[in-house]
Amino acid sequence: MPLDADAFARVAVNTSAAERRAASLGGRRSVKKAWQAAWLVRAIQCIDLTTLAGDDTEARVARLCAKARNPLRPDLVEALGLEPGSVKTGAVCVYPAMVPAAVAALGDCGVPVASVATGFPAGLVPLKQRLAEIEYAVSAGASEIDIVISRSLVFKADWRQLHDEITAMRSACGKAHMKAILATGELATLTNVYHASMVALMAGADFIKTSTGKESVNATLPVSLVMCRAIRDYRRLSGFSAGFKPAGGLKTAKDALSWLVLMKEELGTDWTEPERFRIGASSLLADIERQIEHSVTGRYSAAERHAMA
Ligand SMILES: O=C[C@H](O)COP(=O)(O)O
Repeated sequence: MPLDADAFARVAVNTSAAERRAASLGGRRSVKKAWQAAWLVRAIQCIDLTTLAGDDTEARVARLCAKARNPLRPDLVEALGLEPGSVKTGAVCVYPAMVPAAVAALGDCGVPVASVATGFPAGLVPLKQRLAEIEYAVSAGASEIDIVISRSLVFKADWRQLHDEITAMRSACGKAHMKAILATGELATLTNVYHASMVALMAGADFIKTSTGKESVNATLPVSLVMCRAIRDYRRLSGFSAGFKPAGGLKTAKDALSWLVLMKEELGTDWTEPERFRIGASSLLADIERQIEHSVTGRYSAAERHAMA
């Protein structure tokens, strides 16, 4: 939709209220036993299994893709009463140069390839190159593109320019889904997070995502709460249900459960499905698999048995 700054520019977030609400979420639901295993399986289905390292290789990406196709050991899948091969991650997320390797490794298994683009993580390259990077990733087979926004435009409250840039990125994505990374750890205030969320949504983001994983502070519950409220407000305004992706620093099964509770409490059950909820993580799956193994066998396996992701 066109930029409508009047719809958000006067909103100011009450930081201590947001922090209090976020802190209270943990006590709202206690998910135990079989329910916990079911929630953890759902968390796996929402993971964008990620590798975004300078030393990534095609071989590492191929191993990650093998894990994305079969994220849970077959004996655990069977013990949970699930169809063999039915549990997969939400996507695999890589740098643009690794998209061909991921596409080849995933074949037609149904797991989409997500690519970061637009000068990830800082986004400080000319717009023309940022758009060309999106076009390259899409032509190489990525069906989801994680773009980064220009943080400086948020500090200047230059909503027009921010909206124009993200709209151009949306159009370069073509049919690919676009996730807009706000890099909230660099936005200074929750009010900035709310405003940037609204601009990204108005410019056509299918998802808004907290972080690149490279900021010194990545996904937090208060930031996520504010972004969920923006998704709610944007839905009221436009009728469009955008998705949410916390990313960066999510490493434990407990983290996955906390964010699922947030989604259920703030946006409802539809936002606990991979269509509207993803978790960007490079090292969360191992702990979830360990917890599921514990819930099935009553024993914890050694962490090194879950070497990948
Ligand atoms: O988008 C995903 C993030 O880059 C992953 O961050 P992480 O390595 O802290 O899990």
